Amino acid sequence: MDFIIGSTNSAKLSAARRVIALHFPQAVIESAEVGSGVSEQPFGDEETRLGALNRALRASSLKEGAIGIGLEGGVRTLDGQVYLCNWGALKLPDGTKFTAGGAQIPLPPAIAEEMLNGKELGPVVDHYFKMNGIRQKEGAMGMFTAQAVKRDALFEHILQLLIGQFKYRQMDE
Ligand SMILES: O=P(O)(O)OP(=O)(O)OP(=O)(O)OC[C@H]1O[C@@H](n2cnc3c(O)ncnc32)[C@H](O)[C@@H]1O
Ligand SMILES: [Mg+2]
Repeated sequence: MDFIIGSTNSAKLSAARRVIALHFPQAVIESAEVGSGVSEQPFGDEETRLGALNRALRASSLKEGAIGIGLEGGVRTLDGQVYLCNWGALKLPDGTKFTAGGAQIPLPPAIAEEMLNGKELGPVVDHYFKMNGIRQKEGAMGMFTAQAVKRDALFEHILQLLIGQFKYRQMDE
């Protein structure tokens, strides 16, 4: 089994590698920078999910027979608040697609305002905490949960949901 993850972000890659290796110890796992085909800062579940799907499709098309994985982070509004949202997609060589959403928390008002003004979350969070490259490490989720749930753990859960759906389908075959 050959997996290609459509990103070079270390939080995404470490999560994907751990979960795939757990379920498929023989799997070959590669990664590639592929475009998401959506805005740099996706807004809303639909756009964020589409970014994940586009990445999975593009990753799987890089090699004959490869399974593509796409992970995408975004924000969405709900009841007047701006929430972190994350989506994942898995595309099989036969064209089957699986999708899964991650856990969501509201962002503090100061961050929410920046997002509503069209800013990108990565730099906004780095500036807020006076740090660099938070998106590659604990992410906004880690920072705003006192490190209780870091960005890789969030993506690990999404990967479990994707691989779990894939395995459930295999049980049927
Ligand atoms: O290299 P890629 O795979 O593109 O990884 P990324 O960190 O840019 O992540 P996304 O493109 O999936 O996220 C879209 C935008 O949202 C930001 N973002 C999403 N989740 C975040 C988080 O938990 N912490 C910081 N920034 C986040 C990120 O910086 C991007 O500007
Ligand atoms: Mg990005």
